[in-house]
Amino acid sequence: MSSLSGKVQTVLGPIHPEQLGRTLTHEHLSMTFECCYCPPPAHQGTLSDAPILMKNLFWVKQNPYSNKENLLLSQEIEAITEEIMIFKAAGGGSIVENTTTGISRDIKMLKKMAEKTGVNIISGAGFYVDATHSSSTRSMTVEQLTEVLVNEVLQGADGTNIKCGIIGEIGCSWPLTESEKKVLQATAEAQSQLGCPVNIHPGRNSDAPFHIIQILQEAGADISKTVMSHLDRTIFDETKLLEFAKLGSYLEYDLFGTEMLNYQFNQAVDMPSDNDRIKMLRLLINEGYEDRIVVSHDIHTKNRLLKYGGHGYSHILNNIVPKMLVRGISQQCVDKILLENPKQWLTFK
Ligand SMILES: CC(=O)NCCS(=O)(=O)O
Repeated sequence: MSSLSGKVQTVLGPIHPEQLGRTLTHEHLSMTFECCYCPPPAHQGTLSDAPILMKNLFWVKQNPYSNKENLLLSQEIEAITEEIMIFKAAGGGSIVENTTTGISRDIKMLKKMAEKTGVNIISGAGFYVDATHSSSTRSMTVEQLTEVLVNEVLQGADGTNIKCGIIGEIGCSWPLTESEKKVLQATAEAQSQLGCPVNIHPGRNSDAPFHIIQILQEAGADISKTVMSHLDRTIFDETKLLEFAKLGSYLEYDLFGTEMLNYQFNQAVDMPSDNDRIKMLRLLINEGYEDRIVVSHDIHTKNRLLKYGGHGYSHILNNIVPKMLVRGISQQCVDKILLENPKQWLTFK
């Protein structure tokens, strides 16, 4: 048990869990995503270097990873700070910022944003997918990786004394690479030492979340304090989803606001709509998993900001919650998803 037991660790220091309020469990407030650039088809090539304008905004929305400027969320600090205030005005209290090493975590900036807005920000420790691992990360042993993770939570990240409050999002590809497997094992070990919350980004295959849970379990992780992210683009079959739910992790639907024809990272996938996501939430609730659901937008490109005609960080509170109520999800259940479940997850054991 660590000194953080019973507390939530924000970038401004530990807080009592009751101070969290409505919480988005998977967002990015400053990051870069050049690692995932997808070249556009040859006849649309010029659009990759174009500034984002009204006349190409629909194209950017459909091809978010093909416009280079769109991948630089870190350029939008002022707009994002304003949009956090809009989230606050809509009733939001806390944001978990899942940017890890490899996609330009800026923990000093997160601290400034928390100070300026009064919204609690919880920063993530660890490493994104293998494609962003440095050669030094790849050469580390599980013990060395564990030490990095523990230090980011207990001492501070990126040469600062600003501390992370979760481990994640831990990036996994499909198939999982050796380096990613070591990071998962280190995550389990660090979690056993710290009693901390964990968030996993699974590879894009419906078997990936199962495989990851098995590795974490074998390495001694507490699955009940682990969030499996991006289920909306990963498990589509209802029977398989319920099979996964039995494993006991938190089930995160975190791409609210993302509606597109082609999912650029996996053409085999039809990206669900927000209504489809709500249907999946209802299924899980009806099957008794309301204590395990968390939701977010995972904003990681510019086009999803209000500034660029996107939905912003307040979409769930302003638009999704009312639709959940219309579709028969009770207010009590909505409160579990936005208040109680994040609180339970984020509190150190
Ligand atoms: C930042 C990040 O990893 N977002 C997830 C994008 S994905 O399309 O759901 O993999």
